[in-house]
Amino acid sequence: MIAILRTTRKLKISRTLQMHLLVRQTSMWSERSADMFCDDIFGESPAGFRKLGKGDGLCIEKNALHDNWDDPEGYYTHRFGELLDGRYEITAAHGKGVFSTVVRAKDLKAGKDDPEVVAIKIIRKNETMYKAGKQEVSILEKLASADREDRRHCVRFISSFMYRNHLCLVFESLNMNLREVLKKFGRNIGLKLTAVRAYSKQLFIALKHLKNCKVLHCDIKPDNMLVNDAKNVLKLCDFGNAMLAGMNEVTPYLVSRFYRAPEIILGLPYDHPLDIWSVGCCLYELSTGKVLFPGATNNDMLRLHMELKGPFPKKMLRKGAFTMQHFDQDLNFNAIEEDPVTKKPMRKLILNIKLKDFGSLVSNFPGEDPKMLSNFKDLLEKIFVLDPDKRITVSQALSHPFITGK
Ligand SMILES: Nc1ncnc2c1ncn2[C@@H]1O[C@H](COP(=O)(O)OP(=O)(O)OP(=O)(O)O)[C@@H](O)[C@H]1O
Repeated sequence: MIAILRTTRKLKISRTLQMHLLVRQTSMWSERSADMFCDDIFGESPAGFRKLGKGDGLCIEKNALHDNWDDPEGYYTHRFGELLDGRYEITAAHGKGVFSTVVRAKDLKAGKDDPEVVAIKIIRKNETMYKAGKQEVSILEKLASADREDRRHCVRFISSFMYRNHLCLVFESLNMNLREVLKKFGRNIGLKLTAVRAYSKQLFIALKHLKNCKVLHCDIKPDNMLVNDAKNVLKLCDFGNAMLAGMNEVTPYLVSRFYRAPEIILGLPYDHPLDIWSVGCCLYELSTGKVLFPGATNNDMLRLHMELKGPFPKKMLRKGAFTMQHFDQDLNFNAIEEDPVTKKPMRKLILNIKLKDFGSLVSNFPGEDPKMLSNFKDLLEKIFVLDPDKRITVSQALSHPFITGK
């Protein structure tokens, strides 16, 4: 265990990959944890089992005398009314992720400019997760110091502290994430385009701020977008996978699979366009209630990308560190499918990928303004460009007619 952690420290690799290695190489984790970190990180359904809703997962501790406050997976087992850091009184559960439990708390020492209600992300007790949490704090501090007026749509970070050996991150408290909004208001049909437009604009403002700060989010998905009570303000959250742009190591597991850009899967150098791709996937999902690329594996994801956009440019394939896992020497696609008899994975050469009509995917929007709809389609077409160098940039997106309404 220690040896593995030492290795990961030297490599300075992303949180996702660290978890992947950790789970593959130790037996300390349950099968379920292993599933979460492998390529099936997202499970069968987008909502998966990774997040619990408000009020779920609470453990009421009857005997306050014992000193083991963690469950077997290292999550802190909090109690309502418990006081953290001598000032934050836990009032409710907000959610639970792979890395943390998030609780709502009342700040008993709030100053006049502080929010009275906060969200506290209690990181699981584990050396790797602690280090990832520290990295998250440093990125959050960078983003917050460049946005003192809180106008850039990134969740407001307040402070951090240690409590019973758990790193705790304090944020403003928001109401719910967009996965929950979709479930509640737009299951299988999506939200109205005016709402999608308002959220898109705020998301692109957040991405612009990230770009100015040279930060890549690397885990954009509806679960990591929070809205306020009125549902009219959106903020990006969970910077646990975020990193500074530059020469980062290539890993095929960065970003939750459905939202993963093709350059990640192919093993090309990546930069800000990877977050734009994820935002595109989210905008489609918000407008239709459906996942655009629900691939079961990375190989399946590439097939779905090509069904929508046609074959990859050969130049791009030649540069990919993982291209040969999915293509043959002549750069023809090898679909990996299950052999119906042996049930083992087998390669199937696909010479002609059947193209889907993008227009028909974004067509069933009764009652929507036709101009807004055609602008929305145009924006998505410009986002879903396979070559990251040719994908729309965040500044171009902010002046796109779908966003400006002109
Ligand atoms: N500031 C907040 N206000 C309200 N709810 C929040 C807040 N921060 C997080 N949450 C809720 O808690 C969930 C988990 O938070 P977060 O994604 O930061 O944790 P994580 O452990 O890193 O999760 P993941 O499994 O996605 O990596 C969010 O999806 C959201 O529902």
